[in-house]
Amino acid sequence: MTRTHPFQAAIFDMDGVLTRTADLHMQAWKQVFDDYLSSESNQHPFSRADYLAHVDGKPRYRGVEDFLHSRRLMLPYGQPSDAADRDTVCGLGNRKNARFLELLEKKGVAVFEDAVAALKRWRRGGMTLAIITASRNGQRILEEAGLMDAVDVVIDGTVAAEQELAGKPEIMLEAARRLEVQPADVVILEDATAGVRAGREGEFGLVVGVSRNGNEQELREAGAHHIAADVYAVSFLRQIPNALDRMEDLSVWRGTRPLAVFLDFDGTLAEITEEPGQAQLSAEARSTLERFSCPVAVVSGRDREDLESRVGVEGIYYAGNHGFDIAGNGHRHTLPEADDAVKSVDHAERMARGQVGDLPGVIIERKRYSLAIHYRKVKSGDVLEKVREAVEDMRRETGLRKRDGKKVLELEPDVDWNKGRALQWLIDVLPVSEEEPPFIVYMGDDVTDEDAFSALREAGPGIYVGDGLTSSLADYHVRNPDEVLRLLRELADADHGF
Ligand SMILES: O=P(O)(O)OC[C@H]1O[C@H](O[C@H]2O[C@H](CO)[C@@H](O)[C@H](O)[C@H]2O)[C@H](O)[C@@H](O)[C@@H]1O
Repeated sequence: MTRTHPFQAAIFDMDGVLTRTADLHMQAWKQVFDDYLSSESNQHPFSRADYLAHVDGKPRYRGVEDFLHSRRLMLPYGQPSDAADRDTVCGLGNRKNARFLELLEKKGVAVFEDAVAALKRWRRGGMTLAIITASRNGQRILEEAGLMDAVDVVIDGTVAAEQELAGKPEIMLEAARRLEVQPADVVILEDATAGVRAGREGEFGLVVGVSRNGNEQELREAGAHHIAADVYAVSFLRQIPNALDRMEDLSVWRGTRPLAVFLDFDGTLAEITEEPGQAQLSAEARSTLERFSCPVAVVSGRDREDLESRVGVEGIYYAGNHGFDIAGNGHRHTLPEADDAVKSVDHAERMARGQVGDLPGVIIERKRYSLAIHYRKVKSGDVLEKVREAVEDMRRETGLRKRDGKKVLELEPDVDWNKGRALQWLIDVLPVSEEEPPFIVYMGDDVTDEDAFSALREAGPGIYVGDGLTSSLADYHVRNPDEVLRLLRELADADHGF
């Protein structure tokens, strides 16, 4: 499978994708709107949800109009030359800009390193690049961030106004025209729902929703083809085939090598649920696992005992805590360094309960060797920000390592061990001879499974559970746990054991 990127050009939205200016915009809007709303009756303060729904990614005056409209408020439009203290749409927009420039002056421009790294990698790979923004301060911000020369085309709100472009997708289409590429050959990177919608409207080849604030659901609903929390990973995107269409590749072991099936649990064997305690293995999946006569291992971030009780199949291997705790068929493995770190996990747990335990939507899951802070049910961006800050505090104070998972932040011992190392340990204890190395099929959906895909090398195929357009190191994909089950059934049918 070639790993070259299938697109010729990339267009980066600026605020929130490349530069960390979205927070400054949010603060400036909040100051201005809260001040204005305080003179109106029955109005609650401007929130992050208001910002994301009505203002983010839009030209300044349109943002004012759309937000006022959402609150059933009307102001005369006025003129772009209106003084910042005038209560007109333009006056409010100009007031916001003045606040924004003050904040910019005070705090400076920070960039997202993952996006800058992607930009550089794509450029080295021969792609052409543009940065676009509805902000009239775009050029100034990019100059301050040292990014003006990193791309071929920049279109900001000032250029857009000069060219009479009415916002996105017109700005995106103009960027593609200047890059001399067709929209179908372009990747769009956007963090705002309005930008994602515009990318789809412009019929761009791949519209990536960059979810830095846990808003992946909204971005998906707005039509994003792909969701990414890490822009650098997008530069590795490639299309991998569905394993169910390639059963002949997955049957090469028959007659020559013993089979072994390794699986992740959440999101692979079991559907993702709102709360960790709700995840279950279906009776069909359980009975299919029981049909295998070859070795089977479930490798999960969960506590091993929790995993064993949810899977409930005897005679297989269980690796819990991302591989820190393995047991099965008379074998047992834990790491002394992980045992030494239990006190640090205790400390992190106390900090987590004290700092974020009572915040709405946060679920803390204590495991023997790690601590998971779940935010799937968190609705507010501010709460999410507090969770991220608290986890960063815990990491610094305890020396534990931080991991990102699906709507979860985890802290675990900072030792050279992961699902990949666990997979290697399991391969070594499998009852097979060295002359007959097992053919391992590994299925997983999360970032932690990438260590296992990477460790597999020649041992067998990695199967990613999710979209086929992915930056996963796996060789094939299946779309969801239902397709995992279909694949397991086919493998169980073919399994003749050792
Ligand atoms: O390695 P895995 O088996 O995939 O375990 C990874 C984490 O899975 C669990 O959390 C995830 O699944 C929950 C239930 O579907 C979901 O609510 C949560 O948002 C997901 O992150 C588990 O609770 C964690 O301990 C595992 O590390």
